[in-house]
Amino acid sequence: MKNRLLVTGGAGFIGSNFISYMLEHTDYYITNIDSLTYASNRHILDEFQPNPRYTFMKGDISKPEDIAAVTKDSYEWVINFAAESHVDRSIEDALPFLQSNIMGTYQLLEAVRKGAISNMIQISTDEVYGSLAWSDDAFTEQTPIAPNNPYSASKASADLLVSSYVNTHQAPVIISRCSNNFGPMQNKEKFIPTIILNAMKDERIPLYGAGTNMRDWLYVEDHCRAIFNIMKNGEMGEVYNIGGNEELTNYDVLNLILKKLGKDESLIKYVDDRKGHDLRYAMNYSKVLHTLGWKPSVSFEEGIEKTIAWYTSQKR
Ligand SMILES: NC(=O)c1ccc[n+]([C@@H]2O[C@H](COP(=O)([O-])OP(=O)(O)OC[C@H]3O[C@@H](n4cnc5c(N)ncnc54)[C@H](O)[C@@H]3O)[C@@H](O)[C@H]2O)c1
Ligand SMILES: Cc1cn([C@H]2C[C@H](O)[C@@H](COP(=O)(O)OP(=O)(O)O[C@H]3O[C@H](C)C(=O)[C@H](O)[C@H]3O)O2)c(=O)[nH]c1=O
Repeated sequence: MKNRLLVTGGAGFIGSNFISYMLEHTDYYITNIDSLTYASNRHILDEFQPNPRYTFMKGDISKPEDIAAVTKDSYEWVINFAAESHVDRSIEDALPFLQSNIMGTYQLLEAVRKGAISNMIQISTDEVYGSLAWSDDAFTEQTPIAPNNPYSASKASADLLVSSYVNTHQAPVIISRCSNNFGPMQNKEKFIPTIILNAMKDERIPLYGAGTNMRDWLYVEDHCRAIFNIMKNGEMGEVYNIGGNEELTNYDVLNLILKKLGKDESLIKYVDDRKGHDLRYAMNYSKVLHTLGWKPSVSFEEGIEKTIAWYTSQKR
């Protein structure tokens, strides 16, 4: 049981980067449970498979029978990445978000409560805090939860369920809330892959509204390192904000990537705004800085260069 790690959603963007990180930097035995939705990277599973410390199970975390099957083994940790993650899809159809993000978290909490899993990290998001005005201070762990779209409402619901299990059952669970990630293996529906992949083909890139919405970007490997720091030194029942200290407007992100690719602004296509589009996210991560000694190590520009190199290598 000790040294056994259950990763949910490990075929997705952040989960697959986390498995790579943990196989390289630790000696954990890792089981990956993933239902292999459209968002999964099947080729990465073939890359992990030869590693004797890695096991894959196709399964849906919201199904009790799949959780029962995977918890025939016991685990020191579960890190719950599995989720429907794309805001635009949640606006079209919220139901899969409620099923995977809320019911899936519930099933894992039950497995923790029953003792099959000793510790859990719930991978949450800065979106649960809602949106900031230009003059607001960055979100802290004390900022009230105020989600604005069905995706963030489902993640906030899961967080509240976690807090209720911590309070009621003293469940050993930590919540980490991170800002926008970018890097290798992100699904092409998200903004940064859309920019890179469209620009590489000289196709127009949709920019929602005026392009002035702002996000705080973090290179995915830094997020993985933050989660490992939380596993090592985090306190049960606590919430930890993780951020990149790289607040940029969507226009600035697009413009920087176009420049890196040697393309011009004629590729930008202003389109209708996202419904209920959150204006700005920014994370105050002083708690992880001061209690765990974590801070971002990859600048936005450096991370974008690595990300472009990865997408370019995939196209060959
Ligand atoms: N991408 C970001 O910028 C970001 C930022 C902060 C937090 N998060 C959170 O991090 C986690 C991972 O995000 P991502 O961007 O890697 O997502 P993703 O959409 O790339 O991957 C999600 C993975 O989960 C799997 N999955 C979905 N529902 C499942 C279910 N019911 N059972 C088993 N597997 C299921 C999918 O097949 C996929 O492989 C999510 O919980 C998300 O809310 C993401
Ligand atoms: C896809 C797309 C997006 N955008 C805008 C919309 C946002 O203001 C910004 C980033 O959009 P994206 O969908 O990549 O990410 P967010 O909606 O901020 O959400 C992401 O970051 C949080 C933290 C999570 O928790 C989500 O899981 C993750 O998907 O670019 C465009 O202008 N054009 C486009 O084609």
